[in-house]
Amino acid sequence: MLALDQVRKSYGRKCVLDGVTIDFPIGLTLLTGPSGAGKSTLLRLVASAERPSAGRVIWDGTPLPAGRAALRRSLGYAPQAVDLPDDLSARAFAMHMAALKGLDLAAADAQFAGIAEAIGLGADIGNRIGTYSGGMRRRLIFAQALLGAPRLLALDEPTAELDRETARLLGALVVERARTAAVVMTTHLADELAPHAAAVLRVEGGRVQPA
Ligand SMILES: Nc1ncnc2c1ncn2[C@@H]1O[C@H](COP(=O)(O)OP(=O)(O)OP(=O)(O)O)[C@@H](O)[C@H]1O
Repeated sequence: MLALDQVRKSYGRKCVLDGVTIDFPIGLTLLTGPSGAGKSTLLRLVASAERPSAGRVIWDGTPLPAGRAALRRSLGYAPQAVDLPDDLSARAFAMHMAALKGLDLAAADAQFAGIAEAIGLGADIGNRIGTYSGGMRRRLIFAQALLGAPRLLALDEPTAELDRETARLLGALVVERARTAAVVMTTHLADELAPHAAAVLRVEGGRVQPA
């Protein structure tokens, strides 16, 4: 699956991650650590949304950039912040994402409806995203990441802005997906999900270590 080998990431003179070597096997990997420690940076590297300053990101045995196309075909990514198109309905946006992923649109439409239902968004998918609350936007970003059958899920705080009950609905889907996919996630529900996790890692001081 995915591996990081001696990865360093710097922004200018600031070194955020320093010599990080980790395997992300099938199962749930939770990332914890203080604000600003580099959790989102690590998730962007996992999602190949950024390149390391040094070291290698390896997908199915092939280092990036050669392995990038294959990684992206297998990826579902829910970034922390996205500008969603306010004028589209959630359903139209999801279909746009499905088309970009090369999915069968009829199957993706049915799948999206099912995911939306499971996370309490079912009644709203025909509505314009412009009418959505922060928590609804989070759920939409989460739902599009699950479309298809991604073998790698990078989820950056999908439960932010959600009440506990709704966050648990997302957590249940994450645990289910982690049976067949490598799921790397930050969440304020980490304590609750930890019993279901293959690993809980702490990002701090440029290092990533078991929490
Ligand atoms: N594009 C960028 N340019 C410069 N610095 C950046 C950039 N992205 C992140 N950083 C810096 O890298 C550090 C790690 O940021 P990151 O967002 O990865 O932390 P985090 O652990 O996800 O924080 P939080 O829990 O608050 O979301 C911070 O000091 C941040 O300011």
